[in-house]
Amino acid sequence: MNTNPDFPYRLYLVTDEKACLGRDFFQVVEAAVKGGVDLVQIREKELSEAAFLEKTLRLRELLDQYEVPLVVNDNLGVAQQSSAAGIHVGNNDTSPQQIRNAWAGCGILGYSLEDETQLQLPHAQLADYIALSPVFATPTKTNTIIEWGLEGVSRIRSLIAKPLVAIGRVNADNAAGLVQAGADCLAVVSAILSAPDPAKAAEDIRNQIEKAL
Ligand SMILES: Cc1ncc(COP(=O)(O)OP(=O)(O)O)c(N)n1
Ligand SMILES: Cc1nc(C(=O)O)sc1CCOP(=O)(O)O
Ligand SMILES: [Mg+2]
Repeated sequence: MNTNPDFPYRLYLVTDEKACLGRDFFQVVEAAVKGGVDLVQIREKELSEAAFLEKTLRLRELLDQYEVPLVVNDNLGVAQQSSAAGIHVGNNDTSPQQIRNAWAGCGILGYSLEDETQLQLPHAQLADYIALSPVFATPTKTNTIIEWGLEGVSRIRSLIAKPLVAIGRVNADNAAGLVQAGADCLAVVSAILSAPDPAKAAEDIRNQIEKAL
C-alpha cells in the first residue's frame, strides 16, 4: 500500500452526467463528496470546449468548499484555464511530456496504462499516478484493450512504486480485493453516480477501502 504524501487519495470520482440518470449533476457530485470521495475528475465527452470550461469552473467552485482537488480529463486548455489541480490523459491524448512542458502548475498528472510495456515509456515515468485501464471491463467505457484483473494489479504493484489507481466496474463488492491486490486509489463512475443514494454508495466503497488498507 502506497503512503505517498503527494497522492493521499483513496476514492476518485470520475464524472459522466449521463450516469446521474437525470438528477442534478452538481448535487450528485456533492453527495458523493460528502460520502467520502476525496478526488474528482471531470470527464464529460459530449460537451463543447466552452461548455466544458464553464462546467469545470462551476465544479471547481463547489469542490473548493470541500478542499477536494479537481482533475480535468484530456483537455489541457480547460485544465489550465480553470486552474485545476491536474489532468488525466491516455495514450491518444496530449502526452505527459507536452503537459509537463506547457503547464508548470500541473499538480496531478494521471496516465492510463493499457499494456505492461507502456511502463517503460516517458509517459508513465512523468505521471504522478498510473491508472490501470481497466481493471474490469465496463459498459461505461468500451474502447478499452485488456482487463488487468486482480492479478494484473498485483503484477504492476510489484513493478512500480508510483500510486496505482484502479478503474473499471469498481464497486463496494470488489473494492477490498483491489486494495489488497495493491491499488492505492479506486476510481468510480456508475457505482456512485447511478446509485439511488450516491452519498451512501460512496461511503460503502470508502469503508471497504479503509478496512482493506
Ligand atoms: C482515473 C482514470 N483512469 C483512466 C481513464 C481513461 O483515460 P483515457 O484512456 O484517456 O480515456 P478517456 O477517459 O479519455 O476516454 C480516466 N479518464 N481516468
Ligand atoms: C473513464 C474510464 N476509464 C476507464 C479505463 O479503463 O481507462 S474505464 C472508465 C469508466 C469507469 O466507469 P465505471 O466505474 O462505471 O465502470
Ligand atoms: Mg483520454
